[in-house]
Amino acid sequence: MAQSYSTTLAFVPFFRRLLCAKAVDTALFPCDAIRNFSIIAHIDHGKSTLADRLLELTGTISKKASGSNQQVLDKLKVERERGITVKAQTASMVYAIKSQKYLLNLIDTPGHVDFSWEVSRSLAACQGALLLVDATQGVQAQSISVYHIAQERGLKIIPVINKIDMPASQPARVILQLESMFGVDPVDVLQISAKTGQGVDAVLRAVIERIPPPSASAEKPLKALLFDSHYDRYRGVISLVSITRWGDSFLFMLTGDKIASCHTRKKYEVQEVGVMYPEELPTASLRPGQVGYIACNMKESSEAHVGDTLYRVGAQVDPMPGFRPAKPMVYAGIFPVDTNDFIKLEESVKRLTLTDRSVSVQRESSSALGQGCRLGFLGTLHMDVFRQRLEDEYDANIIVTAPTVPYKVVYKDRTVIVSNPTEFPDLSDSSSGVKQVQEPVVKATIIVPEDHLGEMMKLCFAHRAEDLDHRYLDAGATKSARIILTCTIPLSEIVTDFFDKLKSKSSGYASFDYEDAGYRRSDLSKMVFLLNGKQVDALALIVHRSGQQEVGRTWVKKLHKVIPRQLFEVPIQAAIGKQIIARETLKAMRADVTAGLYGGHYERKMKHLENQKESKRRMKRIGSVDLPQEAFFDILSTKAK
Ligand SMILES: Nc1nc2c(ncn2[C@@H]2O[C@H](COP(=O)(O)OP(=O)(O)OP(=O)(O)O)[C@@H](O)[C@H]2O)c(=O)[nH]1
Repeated sequence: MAQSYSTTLAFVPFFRRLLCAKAVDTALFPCDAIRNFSIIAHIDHGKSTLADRLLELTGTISKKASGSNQQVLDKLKVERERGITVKAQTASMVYAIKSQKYLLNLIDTPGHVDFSWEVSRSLAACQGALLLVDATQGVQAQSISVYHIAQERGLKIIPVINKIDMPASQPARVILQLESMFGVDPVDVLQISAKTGQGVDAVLRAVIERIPPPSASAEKPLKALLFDSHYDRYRGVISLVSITRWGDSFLFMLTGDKIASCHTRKKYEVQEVGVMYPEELPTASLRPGQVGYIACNMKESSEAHVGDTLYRVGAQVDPMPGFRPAKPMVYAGIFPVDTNDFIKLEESVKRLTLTDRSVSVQRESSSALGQGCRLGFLGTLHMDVFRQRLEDEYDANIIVTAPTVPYKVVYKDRTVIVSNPTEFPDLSDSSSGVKQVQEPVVKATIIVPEDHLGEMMKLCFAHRAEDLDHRYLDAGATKSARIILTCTIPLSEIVTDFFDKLKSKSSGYASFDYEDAGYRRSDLSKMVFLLNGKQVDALALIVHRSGQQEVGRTWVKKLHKVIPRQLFEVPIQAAIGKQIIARETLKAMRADVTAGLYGGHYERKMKHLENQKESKRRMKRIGSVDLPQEAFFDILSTKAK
């Protein structure tokens, strides 16, 4: 079986190359003729549009293909629907200056804070970055964070102001911001319109002239950094690699080469190598300094470790420093709507996490929802995108529980991270042995016009922010100056509706970014909900003392609204430990569905009983209370907002 799989694979590159109209001869590009770069920017500042223009200008895609600004690198359905990039994409281009041809490898990165791990991973394969700033909006919160990530990696940064075709653009003002924030020399700033193409050829020239080529050493054995991967149903795992060293007399990498992984020590035979052009384009080899893909007989998603070093079998190599593992900020349970679908769901999650390595996965079981997975995400948008991808790409029908952050519970002799409210101890029980509880906090950066500063400060205080500080972003601006506001704020406060409130209270002008700032001691407790005295595990919450009453009252009211009346009276309660915080009572109803049908209508009576049986099948039974699946869905989806 395994043999026939790899035999089939061996023929694939040959046929695929025959089918490809375009060809790239990687042998023509020594290190000096290669540039690996990325586009980094705040969300919506135009990265994908610029990528389209670059691909078009270099003839990689036709004008027709990108004519409708279709953003060819945003390949996922979720990206096209939401107009955001969630997954970094790689594309190679060939561009000539004075008859010298260059191979340019572009890595398009996501802009949203939740995907910054993708950004730092992609930058590992680059030597330079275009820092793109919208001429109408200026430097925003995410521009600052991506700039720092690129600077820490020692990349050559080219500042580019985009959207200069717009009437509201203020390039001179943005140049001042770039100068005061990042110490950029104004003469280095390029001004373009990615939409019309104005100035874009200067970007290509700057990439070649200002970004250094990748370095390759002739002494060291060859190594390839695996920086991304995806799964192909027919060819198994496809790994994106950046070839960093070589020294063998062989050309790396060729079909048939034997390679091994530093991480797993497993060996593979290379079945196909190629570049992303922007789709996979098989090439004869992949050479030092180049970025491309490898298909080898890697069958399991779990074998491709992002950050792994691949090397030629027999060589002695030290692994390259891998990537900082992604640190989940938000956890949620994912359960199949039909409990029989768990195995299928687990397999889909496994496949999807191959294209998104920042998601952590554990099994979870709930008395109300059955068997499921507890997943860790980098933020709530990330969680929502993952849910949508499971539904779009794997046809999954799922329930997602409310997001929660990882808390630290400190006992006398150990500290435990709790990312599932059901596992949070009852602190009112003196025998719990808990010394203190800590919650994760983040350092938030908000950029906002001066007029909205008061509202923003109020919002931050309402969300338990501390250490508020602010300063002017536009040095010397006389009107509508912008402020950078920083504070530390509990992560749990921003995973709910903080961002929506921030946008509405600033009329859409505020931009927001955050970074991990460790843990701080906090007065938290577990709130549970009881239906007729029976606890519903999937609904438990961890709340701060200041919000207990309000949260308790709001939730019992919502539950009261969505739970259908039963044959008996049902108390709905919110409790902390043994103390009931809030209560609503669901009145009893008569449910004899056949009561209105008198003798003789046997068929009608049977049909009613059948209907009742079918809806019972879709009920979740919590103690003596029957909860329709839809009600559960309602509760959890309102709760997740
Ligand atoms: N007028 C004008 N609009 C532009 C220009 N560049 C991009 N846009 C528009 O700005 C919007 C955002 O552009 P994208 O290319 O999707 O931005 P992005 O940075 O890739 O967005 P994310 O991937 O979500 O971070 C789109 O509606 C583009 O058409 C430009 O130079 N001029």
